[in-house]
Amino acid sequence: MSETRLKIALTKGRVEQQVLPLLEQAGVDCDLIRHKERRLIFEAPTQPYEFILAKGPDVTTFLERGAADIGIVGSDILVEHRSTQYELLDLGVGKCQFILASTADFDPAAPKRKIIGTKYPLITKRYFDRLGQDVEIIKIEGSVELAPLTGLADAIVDITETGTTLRENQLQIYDYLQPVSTRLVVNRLALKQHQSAIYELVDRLAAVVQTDAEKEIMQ
Ligand SMILES: Nc1ncnc2c1ncn2[C@@H]1O[C@H](COP(=O)(O)OP(=O)(O)OP(=O)(O)O)[C@@H](O)[C@H]1O
Ligand SMILES: O=P(O)(O)OC[C@H]1O[C@H](OP(=O)(O)OP(=O)(O)O)[C@H](O)[C@@H]1O
Repeated sequence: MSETRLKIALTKGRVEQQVLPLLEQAGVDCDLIRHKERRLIFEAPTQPYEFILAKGPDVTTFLERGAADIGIVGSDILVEHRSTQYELLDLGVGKCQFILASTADFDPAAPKRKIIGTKYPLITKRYFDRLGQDVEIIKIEGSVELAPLTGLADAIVDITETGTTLRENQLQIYDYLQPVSTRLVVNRLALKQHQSAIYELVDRLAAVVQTDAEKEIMQ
């Protein structure tokens, strides 16, 4: 019988940087990824894993189409892209918050129809639907903070971690929507086919994931 090789789609960038130490503590050899230069696919030579490095939204596409067995991606992306994949583990990294933010003169209670800039139109729409407000949503691909500063939008829905970007651009938080963290998700068919290999990796990762309480004790 041939050995199971798990295809793992890992979000490149911030998530990759925070997840590599966890994978290493769980015994996964990440040397090739650390020295990858422009390569995007890595076969771990001594281990049954193949890593695919992709943008977060594409990680969900690889999983949905069965081109990857496991995905490592932010919960922001999973919610925004209506992912129906099975979530097995909160990796406790990539932690940030969805917020409503704007300049100091923004009035959230003003009766006019608001214009909201965001990378996350679905999450934004759901938030304002819950408030019973009809808003105009402008999709922005990055540097979302520019929107209220330039008059493109009245406010933004974005994620913040340290608050530095908001502070340095004189923006303030008007509401907190939901927390975000990096999740390990799995294609349902892959879970049926490779159950023991997937759970073996998940158990090893779960053993090195620190809870918030543990992180506080370590500080
Ligand atoms: N400030 C932040 N702090 C912590 N986690 C964040 C922060 N911003 C984003 N994330 C998490 O990291 C994921 C990817 O972020 P990253 O900034 O690497 O990629 P990106 O948003 O595609 O940006 P870029 O296009 O600049 O590469 C997000 O989906 C989210 O889960
Ligand atoms: O609260 P902070 O720690 O300052 O982090 C917040 C920033 O991080 C994210 O942007 P990212 O760095 O992904 O760049 P982007 O604007 O290109 O999306 C987010 O969109 C904020 O701009």
